[in-house]
Amino acid sequence: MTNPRYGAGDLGPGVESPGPSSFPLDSELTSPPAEIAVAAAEVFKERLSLAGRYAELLGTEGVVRGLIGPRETPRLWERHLVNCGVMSEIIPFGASVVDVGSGAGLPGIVLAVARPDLVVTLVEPLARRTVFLEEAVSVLGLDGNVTVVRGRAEEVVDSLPGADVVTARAVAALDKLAGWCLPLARTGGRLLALKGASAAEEIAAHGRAVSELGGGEAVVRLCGVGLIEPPATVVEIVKEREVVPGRGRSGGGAARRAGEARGEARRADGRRRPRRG
Ligand SMILES: C[S@@+](CC[C@H](N)C(=O)[O-])C[C@H]1O[C@@H](n2cnc3c(N)ncnc32)[C@H](O)[C@@H]1O
Repeated sequence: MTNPRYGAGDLGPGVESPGPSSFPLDSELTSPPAEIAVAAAEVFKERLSLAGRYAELLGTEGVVRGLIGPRETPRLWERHLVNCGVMSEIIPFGASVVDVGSGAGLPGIVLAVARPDLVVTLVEPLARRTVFLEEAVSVLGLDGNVTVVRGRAEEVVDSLPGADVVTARAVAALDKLAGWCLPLARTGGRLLALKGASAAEEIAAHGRAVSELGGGEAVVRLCGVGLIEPPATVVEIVKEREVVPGRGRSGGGAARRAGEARGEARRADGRRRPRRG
């Protein structure tokens, strides 16, 4: 698992030697399959071996703990690591990134592996997942630039500084996602939602709700063009203005619902304070 370019335990520039791990090894997962090898090398560069270690965690402990379906194992690199990693093309150097609904770390951990310049916060409400995320961050030596926060996006919004970029994959439809994610971005910051073929349809259906929530016009950005086929489809929404919940421009249906969701989260059960990992 050690990159032959670096010494034992050295995973490349910017990566501290990870601590001892109880995670099992599966060396077949540590290298990308031939058909995705060029793209993986381009995305992860000198941190390819670290990406391999993460693939291994997903394919072993991630599967055992029910965070990744066993049928995903053969396509971990293609569908998860590289498909998420190409998003880094449209994230500026040194950006703060909040990944909402990180699950097993997708795309948040992938971005932190590919881009040590990013400051990444993983927001995830389920304890089983945050335990895995914390262990993965430690094993991969990412403690310096990744923080795990347990909570729902609408619960943690008051305790996190506005991010340059908020990412999400497979978390919710665009209107709901915008209601959860835009409040986590600074004004001028962006939501990057990794979507599939539904992207254009979702934009058509939810453009008005996004606008009520302070978002600009949603646009589709293709990432990994010339590297992967098909390229990853990302919906990009710039946060144009702060919306006070319940006071959206047009009567504020979407903004009101988002505000209500935040209020409910606060009242719910004393889980309002996010738990930092
Ligand atoms: C289908 S999983 C996707 C996980 C990961 N993003 C991926 O692509 O594999 C959706 C995740 O969103 C989380 N989630 C659901 N509602 C959320 C909310 N309001 N705030 C933050 N996370 C949420 C769930 O706990 C779950 O881990």
